[in-house]
Amino acid sequence: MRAKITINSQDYTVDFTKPLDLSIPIVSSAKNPVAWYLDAPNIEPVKVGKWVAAVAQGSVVNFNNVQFNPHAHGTHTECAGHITEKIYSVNEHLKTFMFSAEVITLVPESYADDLVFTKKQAQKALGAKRPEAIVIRTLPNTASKKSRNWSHTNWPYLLEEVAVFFRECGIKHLLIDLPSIDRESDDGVLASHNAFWDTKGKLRLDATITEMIFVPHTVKDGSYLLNLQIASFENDASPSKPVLYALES
Ligand SMILES: N[C@@H](CC(=O)c1ccccc1NC=O)C(=O)O
Repeated sequence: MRAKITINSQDYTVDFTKPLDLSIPIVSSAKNPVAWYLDAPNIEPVKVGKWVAAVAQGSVVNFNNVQFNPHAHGTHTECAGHITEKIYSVNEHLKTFMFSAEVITLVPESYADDLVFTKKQAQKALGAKRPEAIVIRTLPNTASKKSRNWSHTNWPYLLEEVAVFFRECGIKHLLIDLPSIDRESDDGVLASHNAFWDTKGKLRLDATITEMIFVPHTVKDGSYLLNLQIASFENDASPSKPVLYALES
């Protein structure tokens, strides 16, 4: 299926048979990525007495319980409710699902004992583009991102000035291939989350942050159509499935 779409008065064609899936699948093993000091997610058959809900074990159906944490176990999308006292649900606040998006690649820079991304880098990568969503691929971009135990790794993070810059550019949806846009351990400051959602100004309830994506090398930097889908959890965050489509002009 192909569609003709118009973004900011520019006409493009999109081929829906060529999705570029940025989500990391959730698997029930230590091969699943994990952050925030949790154990692996668990997917296992319901057991009641001698009944094990697996066809391979005599049941007529496979019927699994799934235990996971959206923030810790893979690709997830969160709204401001992640850091506000009042509970806001991402399912209540993400109501449209197609966005103009720009994929950029950033190389972290040394900053004291940390690795960070700066406003200068973000400005250079974004140029004059003003998309609704920014998709950040960080280097190195090894497949280990799909199975890594991130706990205690002090991953690279966005300086607050980057989150302010994206907010001021009008970007509503920020996607990144790390467990958080903020420092792993920051005494609860979450400077970039607070800046992007503007918690000290006018709370941006329609803005989302998606973490733990994986952007394959084959997806080149540039402009795309983004389909950002979540599972309908009434929660601050939900597992999500961001999918890009090339824009053919
Ligand atoms: N950086 C925060 C911790 C933090 O962000 C966090 C801690 C536990 C579970 C999830 C967290 N953040 C993101 O989902 C801190 O050091 O207090």
